[in-house]
Amino acid sequence: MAGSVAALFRLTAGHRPCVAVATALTLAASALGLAQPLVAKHVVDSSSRGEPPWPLLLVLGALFAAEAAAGAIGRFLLDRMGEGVVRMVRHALVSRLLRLEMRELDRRRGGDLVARVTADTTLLRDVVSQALVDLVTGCLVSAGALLLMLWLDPLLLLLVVATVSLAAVAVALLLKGIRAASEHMQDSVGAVAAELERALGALPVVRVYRAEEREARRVGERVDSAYRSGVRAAKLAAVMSSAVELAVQGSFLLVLVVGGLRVHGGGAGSLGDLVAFLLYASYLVLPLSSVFRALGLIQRGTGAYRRIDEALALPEEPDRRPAPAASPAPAAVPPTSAPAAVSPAAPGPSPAGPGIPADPAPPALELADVRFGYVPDRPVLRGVSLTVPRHGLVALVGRSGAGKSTLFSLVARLYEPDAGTIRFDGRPAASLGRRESRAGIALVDQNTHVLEGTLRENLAYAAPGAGEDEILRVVRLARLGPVVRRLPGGLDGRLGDRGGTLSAGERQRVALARALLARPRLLLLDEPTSHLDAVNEAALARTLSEATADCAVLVIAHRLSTVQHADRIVVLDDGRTVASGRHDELLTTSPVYRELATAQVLRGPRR
Ligand SMILES: Nc1ncnc2c1ncn2[C@@H]1O[C@H](COP(=O)(O)OP(=O)(O)OP(=O)(O)O)[C@@H](O)[C@H]1O
Repeated sequence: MAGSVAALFRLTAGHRPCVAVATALTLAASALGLAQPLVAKHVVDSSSRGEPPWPLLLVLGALFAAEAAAGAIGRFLLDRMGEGVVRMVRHALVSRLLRLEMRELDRRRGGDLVARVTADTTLLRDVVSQALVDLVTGCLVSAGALLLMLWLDPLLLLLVVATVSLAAVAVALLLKGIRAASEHMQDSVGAVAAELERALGALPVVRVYRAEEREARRVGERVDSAYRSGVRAAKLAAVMSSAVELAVQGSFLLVLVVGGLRVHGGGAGSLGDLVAFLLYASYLVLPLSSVFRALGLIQRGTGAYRRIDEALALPEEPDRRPAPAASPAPAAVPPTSAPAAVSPAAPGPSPAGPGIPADPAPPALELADVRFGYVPDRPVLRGVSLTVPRHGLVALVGRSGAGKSTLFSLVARLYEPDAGTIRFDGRPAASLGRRESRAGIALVDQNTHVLEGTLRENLAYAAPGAGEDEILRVVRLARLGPVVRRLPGGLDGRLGDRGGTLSAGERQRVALARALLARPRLLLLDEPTSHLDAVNEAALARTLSEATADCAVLVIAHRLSTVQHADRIVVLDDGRTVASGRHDELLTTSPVYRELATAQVLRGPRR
C-alpha cells in the first residue's frame, strides 16, 4: 500500500508547487470548517445565557463562505494537476509505444497498448487528483479534530476511536480484494480494445464468413469479464463504505447517549461542549471516511498504474547497439551455384556481379553471412550474402516463407541480425545509428501502408518538406494521375482509414510514389507489382529502371516482368542465398530458380 502511494506521489513531480497550494487551500478550508463548531458552541452557549447571537452568526456565515471559496479553488487546482499528470503520462506512453522494439511489439496486442494510453490514464487521473490529496488532507484534518476532541472530552474521544478502529480493520481487509478486482478489470478493458481491434481490422472477413456473432461473443466475453470485476470491486467498496458509515453512526449514537447522560446528570461539560464535540466527531469522521475512500481509489488506480508503468518500462529501440557476433570477413559463400555476385568478397572483375559494370564506390548495400531468427533456435535467415550496387536493380526471388521480407526488415533495421554484417555504402550498420541507416532508405512493404489523411500528406510522409513540383513528379512516375483527378479535392482529398477509399493497386502506387519522393539511396520494394494490371506493371518496370539512375533498387519479385528487368537476380532458399545471376543464366545454373520459374511461382503479367 505504501508503495502504491509512493508511486502515485512520484507522478506528481513537476506539479508539487500546485499540489502544495491546493493542499494548503484544502487544509485552510478544513480549518475554517473546524472553527465553525467552536463558534456554534458560543452561539448555543450565549443563546442559553439569553445574549443576542447575531455577531457570532455573522462570523459563522463568513467562515462558511471562506471555506467554500478555498475548497473550490483547491479542488480546481487539484483537477488541473490531475489533467497535467495524465497529459504527461500520455505523452510518455505515446513516445514509448512509437519507439518500441519490434520484437516487443510482436509480442503485444495493439488494442491493449492503446487502452493503456486511454482507459488506464483516465482512471489514474481520478486517483492522482482526488485520492492523494484526500489522503493527505484527510489525515491532517482528522488529526486536528482528534486533538480538539481530546481537549474537549477524552472519554468521548475514546468511544469514537474504538468504533472507527473497527471500521479501519474492515477497510484493511477489503482493500486487497478491491485492488485485485480492479487490476483484473483494467486488464479486461485492455483485452476488449484488443479483441475489437482484431475484429474491426478484418471486418470484410468477419462479414463474409458470417462471424459477427462469434466475434461479438468473443469481445463480449471480455466485456463481461470487465463487468464482473467492476461489480466485484463495487461490492467490496460498498461493504467498505457501509462499514465506515456504521462506524460513523455508531460513534455518533454512542457520543450522543453517553454525552447526553453526562450533561443531563450534571457531569462534565455543558450542552455547548456536547454540540461542539458532536460537530468535531462529524469533522473527524468525514475526513476519515474520505481517507478510507482514497485508499480504495488508490487500490483501484494501482491496477491502472501497474499497466501504465509496465508499458513505460517496455524496451525502446535503441538508436545504436553493440554489433552482434559479426563474421570477421564476409567470406561465407553459399554453396553450390552461388556465384561471385552473392559474395561481396569473392574475387572477379566486377564485385557487383554479372550484368552490372564495375563501380569503384562501395555498394549501396552489402550483406555478409547474415543470420537471424525472430525467436531463439528458430532461424529464418541462415546465411545471406548479397550486394546491391549503387546504381542497379537487384531482384530477390524465393519460395514463400524463404525469408525475403525478413531480409528487408533487417536492412531497414527493424530487427538486428543475430550474426553477420550489413554494410550501407561500405559502412557497417553496427557503427551507424538506426536513424542514420534509415535516412537513406525507402521501403514499400507488402502491406503498402496508407495512413488516414490526404493523398498529399501520404506522399509527403517520407519528405515533409517536398515541393509541389516534386510531388507532381512522383504522381506522374507512379501513374497516380487518374487517382488525383478522381479524388474529391485532388491531392488534398482524404484517403480514409488505412487508405480504404483506394484500390489495392492504387495503394501500392501511393506507397511507391511516397518512396520515390524520399529520393533514397536504397529503394526496397516488396513485390511492388502484385496488385497492378499489365499496363501499370510495364510502366512501373520502366520507372524502376529509371530509378536506378538515382539510387540502388532491391526488389522482392514474384513476377517474371520484374525479374526480367533486373540487372541481377538473387535466389533465396530456406534462409540462404543459393544463386545469383541473370534470368537466362539462372534457368540453366540454378535448379531452385528453374523450379520457381517453371512452377510459375514467378508469374507472367496479369491479364
Ligand atoms: N514477426 C514474425 N515473428 C515470427 N516469425 C515470423 C515473423 N515474420 C515472419 N516470420 C516467419 O519467418 C519466415 C520467413 O517469413 P518472410 O515473411 O520473411 O518470408 P517471405 O520469403 O517474404 O515470404 P512471402 O514470399 O510469402 O512473403 C516465415 O516462416 C514466417 O512465418
